[in-house]
Amino acid sequence: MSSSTGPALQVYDTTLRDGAQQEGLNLTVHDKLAIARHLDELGVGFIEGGWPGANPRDTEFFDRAEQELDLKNAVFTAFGSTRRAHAKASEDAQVRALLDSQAKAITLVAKSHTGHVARALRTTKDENLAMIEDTIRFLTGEGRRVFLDAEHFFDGFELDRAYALEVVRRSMEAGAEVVALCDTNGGMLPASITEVVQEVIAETGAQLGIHCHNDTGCAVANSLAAVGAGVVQVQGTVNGYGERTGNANLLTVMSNLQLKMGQQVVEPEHLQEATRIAHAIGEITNVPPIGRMPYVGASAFAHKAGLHASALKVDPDLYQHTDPGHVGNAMRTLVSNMAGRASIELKAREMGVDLAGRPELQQQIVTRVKELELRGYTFDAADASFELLMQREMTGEPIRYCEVESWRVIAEARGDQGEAISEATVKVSAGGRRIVATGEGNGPVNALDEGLRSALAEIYPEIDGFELIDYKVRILDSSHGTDATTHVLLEMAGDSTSWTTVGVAPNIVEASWIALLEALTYGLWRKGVPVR
Ligand SMILES: CC(=O)SCCNC(=O)CCNC(=O)[C@H](O)C(C)(C)COP(=O)(O)OP(=O)(O)OC[C@H]1O[C@@H](n2cnc3c(N)ncnc32)[C@H](O)[C@@H]1OP(=O)(O)O
Ligand SMILES: CC(=O)C(=O)O
Repeated sequence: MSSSTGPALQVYDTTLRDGAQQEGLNLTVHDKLAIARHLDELGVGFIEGGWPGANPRDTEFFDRAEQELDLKNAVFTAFGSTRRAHAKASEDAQVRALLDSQAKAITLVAKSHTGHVARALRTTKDENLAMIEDTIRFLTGEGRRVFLDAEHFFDGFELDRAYALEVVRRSMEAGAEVVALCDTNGGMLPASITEVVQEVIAETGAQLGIHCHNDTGCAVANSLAAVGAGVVQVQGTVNGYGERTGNANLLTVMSNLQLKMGQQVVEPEHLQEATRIAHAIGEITNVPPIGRMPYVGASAFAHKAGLHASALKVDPDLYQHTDPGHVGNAMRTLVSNMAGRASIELKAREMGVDLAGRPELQQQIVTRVKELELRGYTFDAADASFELLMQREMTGEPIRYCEVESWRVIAEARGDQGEAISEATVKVSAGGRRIVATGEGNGPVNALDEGLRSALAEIYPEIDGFELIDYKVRILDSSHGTDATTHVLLEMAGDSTSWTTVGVAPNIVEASWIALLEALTYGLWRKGVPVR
């Protein structure tokens, strides 16, 4: 939704600038362009693209964004600092780089804390005010919209209230559209944010924004408090990426504003893209949203407790604070040792199986799940294994694409430095034949996977499309050391989806074999391949 014609409250995204300041996050120009496309689809008003002139990547980003992106909703802003002390704004290389970026809006970072003016800028309070005014006047004179990020505002306000207010006043007089008050060190709590924002508005009448960091775990709450106190712009990042503990998570802020505070900040259909976009951006940054992330996390609407499921069966509102569909997420039921009959009924329904009115079968499945979970199985993390278990209990027969006669793996390394190679022999019957096949791999699971595939490939060529994409091992009773039970989760992909199976056994290779055989079985079964 565009800022000029849009709602009174502007949504300002800084994922590509402050988000990129997160430890371990390293974005190419290509990544930044892809993220910008997603942000535009989310309907934010402003996308802060980076700091042109600070590094070649950000400079190139603005060049390419201008040529390659046709934003439907957002306006790009270029971020940078005010002119250096005792220089001319028009001759300052950083300021010129902001102009050269061609961004229609520019966000200047400026000092509003007298300690920073003296110790970081090593200049006078008057010169800092002049740096702010000159730079804003120069850029607005060049036809750019200017926002001002008042760094360390809240700490500065506490130290020298009059000076912090003067920064706001002089910025507005010079032509800044919005002065965003920054909790740069992230140390504030909501009540103080409300108080300061109200006071600044009362004293200056300025159009304010808010930019919060999450060092007290309150970045979202602080942003909402600022909105409640009257700011007109709210800044944040997707998935809360950012320096140290991150920035306010813009997706949480937007969802709360829209769904809890009655402020329509984007079109409802844009908000419905939030979950998809959180995960798509997580793929690009290689820092996926944590499962427990509000609204968009994989677990945000996942229910494990049997009591919850029994109420959810009647009405999802009984254990959900909002309809997950508003943010493009979905309710999920998790089956585990905390499940009851209702959990099974709901999970089965998710899988397209109607178990309503079959309490005995539901109970039989609950009992089986609990027995296996006691032995170390975890069905909440392995939907495919649960679905196979459910089918087995429903029909009384396991789904079997082959009869396993035996399997064996050896690992061999030659010499001190020799690379260990594993070799598996798999003996099965399928398609009316006895098949003996071998497979080699860099580890026993890889060798077993190769061996099993080569045994089944002729009878079930469909397995060629399956690929083992993740493999996790956990020792269940670590006090037993090498004697402990091993738990394996294995994820396989095919036909644009993936599925997870679980195997548990005292022997790591056996646990892996169980999970592997189930993964191939599940893949064939869900493809509708008949047993041959
Ligand atoms: C609160 C925030 O997160 S703001 C965003 C911070 N982001 C970044 O710093 C990432 C991009 N930064 C960079 O690539 C580099 O720091 C650059 C290119 C901006 C500057 O690099 P350098 O010229 O080597 O300076 P350096 O990083 O050592 O120090 C920053 C300089 O900017 C000055 N400065 C800091 N804030 C401001 C400001 N608001 N206005 C003007 N100058 C400022 C500092 O006083 C210091 O000046 P000095 O060189 O005279 O000591
Ligand atoms: C500007 C900014 O990123 C901050 O003050 O945190």
